Amino acid sequence: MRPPQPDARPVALTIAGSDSGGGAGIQADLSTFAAHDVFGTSAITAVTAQHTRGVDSSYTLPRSEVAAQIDAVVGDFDVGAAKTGMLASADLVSLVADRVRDASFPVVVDPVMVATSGDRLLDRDAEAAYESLLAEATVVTPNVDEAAVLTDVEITGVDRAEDAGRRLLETGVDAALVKGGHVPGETIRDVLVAEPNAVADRDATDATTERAGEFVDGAFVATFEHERVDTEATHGSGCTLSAAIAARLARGDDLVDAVGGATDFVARAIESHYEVGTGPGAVNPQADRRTVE
Ligand SMILES: Cc1ncc(COP(=O)(O)O)c(N)n1
Repeated sequence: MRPPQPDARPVALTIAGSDSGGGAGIQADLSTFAAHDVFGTSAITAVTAQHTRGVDSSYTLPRSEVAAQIDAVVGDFDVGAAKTGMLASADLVSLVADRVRDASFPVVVDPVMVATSGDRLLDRDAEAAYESLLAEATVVTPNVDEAAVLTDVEITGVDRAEDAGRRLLETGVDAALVKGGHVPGETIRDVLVAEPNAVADRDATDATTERAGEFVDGAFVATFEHERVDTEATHGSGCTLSAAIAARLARGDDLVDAVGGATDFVARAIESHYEVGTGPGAVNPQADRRTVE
């Protein structure tokens, strides 16, 4: 066997569901990895029959097949970072927790529960299983509804988002990004709360640092703000965000730059959304690409 190439491009792994409609899931993740010039690998957890209006049906793959895909990738590639998306069942959540335990690469967990369309993508009894996965993860990226399920903190503003982030740290995850897209308002605020050792290289007191945050009561807290784009075409935004964080971590960004850069990337993906299908459309992870002549 040829040894891994030392100058090879970074590799990222997505463990997520397939969206036949192409806007979210594995399809959005691989597009996002490619946009970051990161080689994308995948372990598919479920196959959804989906379009821009919703999910018609979903088939969860057997645990052994998901395990085989993860093992095939991790056993061959020098994985620089992984992300998880739709994990469908408690069984798959615990499988993934097992497989990433003591992983040598960072793991981004997007706790996908309900699609933008309102369709459930995770069995209800799987919500509790997330605790075991969070204990192994680098950063978890819930929207406010998912954060409420995972912590019992109802989110009404930035302070509550920070509270929920702090609660999430108690599970053992290194950092939590509580996304503000579902909170009404002109400005979207995504709040990162991290264990100090997860941002050890960062001098938070240096206000000239581009992504400055603050150490408050034993945690690093940073808020990323974007003007809301007036569109319903946000299908795929959460998948794109967590994939962009993983891609940036695989490229060697520190956690705060990876998260901050990924929130900017998603803002551009929403700005240049696709109006496809008869529903609200989808984000465009290729927003930065020049148009092919
Ligand atoms: C396979 C799969 N994974 C994730 C999502 C969530 O994406 P969204 O919340 O944008 O609908 C989805 N709809 N389908």
